[in-house]
Amino acid sequence: MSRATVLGSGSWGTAFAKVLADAGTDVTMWARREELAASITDDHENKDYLPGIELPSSIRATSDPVRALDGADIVVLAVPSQSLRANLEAWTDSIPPQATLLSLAKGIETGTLMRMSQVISQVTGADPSRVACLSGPNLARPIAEGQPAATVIACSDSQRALEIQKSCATGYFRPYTNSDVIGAEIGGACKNVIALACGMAAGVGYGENTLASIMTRGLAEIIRLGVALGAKPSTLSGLAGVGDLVATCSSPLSRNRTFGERLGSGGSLESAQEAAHGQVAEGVKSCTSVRALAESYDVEMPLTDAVHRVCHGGMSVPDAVGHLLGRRIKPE
Ligand SMILES: NC(=O)c1ccc[n+]([C@@H]2O[C@H](COP(=O)([O-])OP(=O)(O)OC[C@H]3O[C@@H](n4cnc5c(N)ncnc54)[C@H](O)[C@@H]3O)[C@@H](O)[C@H]2O)c1
Ligand SMILES: O=P(O)(O)OC[C@H](O)CO
Repeated sequence: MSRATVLGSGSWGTAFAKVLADAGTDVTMWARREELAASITDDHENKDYLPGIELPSSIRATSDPVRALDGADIVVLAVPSQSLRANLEAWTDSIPPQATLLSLAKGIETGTLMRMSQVISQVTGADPSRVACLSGPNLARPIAEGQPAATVIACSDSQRALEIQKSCATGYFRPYTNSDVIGAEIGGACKNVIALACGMAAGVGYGENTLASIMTRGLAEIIRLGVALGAKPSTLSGLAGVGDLVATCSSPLSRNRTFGERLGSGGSLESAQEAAHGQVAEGVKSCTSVRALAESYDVEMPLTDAVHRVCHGGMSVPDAVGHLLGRRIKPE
């Protein structure tokens, strides 16, 4: 039986810990607050992030990262992207030297413009072959409820990808392996930005034609960036690309889509942030880093640029729509 440590007890860390335990993996979770750790271990519930979901009684949780990491084969990193570096700096010395490091985070680091697997290798010194990413249409609550879904485990080392696949395959969760880490990470980070755009459009009152146009043209710009960085187009037309884009852009459960909707219906960035109650909408920060990454590769990402202008440039949603539709007309 493999042993997994899930670092981060938010919505996805908790839902994925349940998937691992349901697949027969031995799971320890780390939570920032001891009372949350105690409620996971003793009450088998994460009342703050997944209230009403019964967790397997085999899952233990602690607020001590050293205890949590002891003997781990798989270290699952389930904290928000922009906090990963600082958290990892504190954890690195306790990570077992042969463990596989699996990132669940979907973002691009601001400032460095690094993907999460790059941050992980840089901070821990782990060879990139030890670093994997999991990405796909995986909204946390429906998965915790046991609704069927599929995902992608991307790792350049196929043996490690297979080990992770085995550790989390259940009757309701179907992981596929893929060697394209760049594609999986770019798909996961960029779809959050496009989901913000879809939310903004829905908030204004636009319907399915508009949303489908944003998703499709959003995919086009994600593929342009991914290919420039070395991703395979097939990854972006798979679960970690189209699959996640459709789920996130369409679901009222998506934090990114909901955040965009609040902006589209006239809310300010501050009020949308307040309404999120500390839950992270990764696209709000990643729109800046994705846009900068695209610029540095001379890739055009007009939707990402528009989201950035609304979130950080003071542009209104109607003005951003006008700006997008006023662009030069061209072939598809
Ligand atoms: N929620 C989902 O449905 C879902 C699904 C797939 C991927 N993801 C990705 O997984 C990552 C984690 O998301 P989540 O939904 O579990 O987030 P969340 O906001 O629900 O929880 C974040 C967790 O990280 C911890 N944390 C540690 N350091 C932190 C810091 N400095 N700032 C904020 N939180 C800190 C929090 O205590 C909390 O336990 C994100 O990158 C997200 O995009 C989320
Ligand atoms: O709630 P969101 O917008 O962070 O999206 C959650 C997942 O990434 C969907 O796969």
